[in-house]
Amino acid sequence: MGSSMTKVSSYFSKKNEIRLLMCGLDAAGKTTILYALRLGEVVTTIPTIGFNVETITYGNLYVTTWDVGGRDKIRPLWRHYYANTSALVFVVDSNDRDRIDDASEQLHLMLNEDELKTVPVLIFANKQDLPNRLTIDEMKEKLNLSKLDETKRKWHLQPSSAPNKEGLEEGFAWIANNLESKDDLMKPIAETINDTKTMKNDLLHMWNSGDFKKLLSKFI
Ligand SMILES: Nc1nc2c(ncn2[C@@H]2O[C@H](COP(=O)(O)OP(=O)(O)OP(=O)(O)O)[C@@H](O)[C@H]2O)c(=O)[nH]1
Ligand SMILES: [Mg+2]
Repeated sequence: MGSSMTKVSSYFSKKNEIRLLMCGLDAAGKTTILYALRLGEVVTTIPTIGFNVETITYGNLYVTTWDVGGRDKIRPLWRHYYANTSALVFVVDSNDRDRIDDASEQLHLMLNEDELKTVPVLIFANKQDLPNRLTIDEMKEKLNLSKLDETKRKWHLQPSSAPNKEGLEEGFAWIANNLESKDDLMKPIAETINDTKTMKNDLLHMWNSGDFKKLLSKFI
């Protein structure tokens, strides 16, 4: 990679912070995904308002996660975390047929929040490795994704198996490509690509590599 990578890093460090909110019912696989990213220490906190929040930070990338089941009373308190959310990641257990309707309801309740009305949403159809899983087509139908207005919000349903790290990279790459302010964020990168052929090759190498740190360094 050599000196051109150093130059790329200096461009990335000028980018705005990226905040991803990762939610889903309990046991959907959120924590497993956080660890699979291997970006840094996963920090668990229980704020005084009483729900578990996990976070990782990696440079200017912040990922915050909590479960959205039950306890409707604390729902208004989540708004504290909505500000400046760049993208929502919603994790669903494809194997949990009993609670797929609940997951769908919680997803749409979140998507209806004013602060989240236009943010891109990535939905992981997780646990696709299990034999009793719903297929992607079934997930799309059960989660009522066809009712989302694609002119107002970008969304993507991504099959995944978190412990096997399958589908995760594809999912986060989709986010990187669909952030609302992507043009602003990517502009310095585009300029750099034009600057030197060497740098272009380095970026392509990063993009194609399976390394999450390199991939997600596109964010920061
Ligand atoms: N087979 C399979 N198991 C998974 C997958 N993802 C997570 N699990 C398992 O599901 C269980 C719950 O995963 P967690 O990552 O703890 O789920 P969570 O969403 O963080 O749950 P809460 O913290 O309770 O909200 C664990 O035993 C994981 O190993 C998957 O894709 N396939
Ligand atoms: Mg968890």
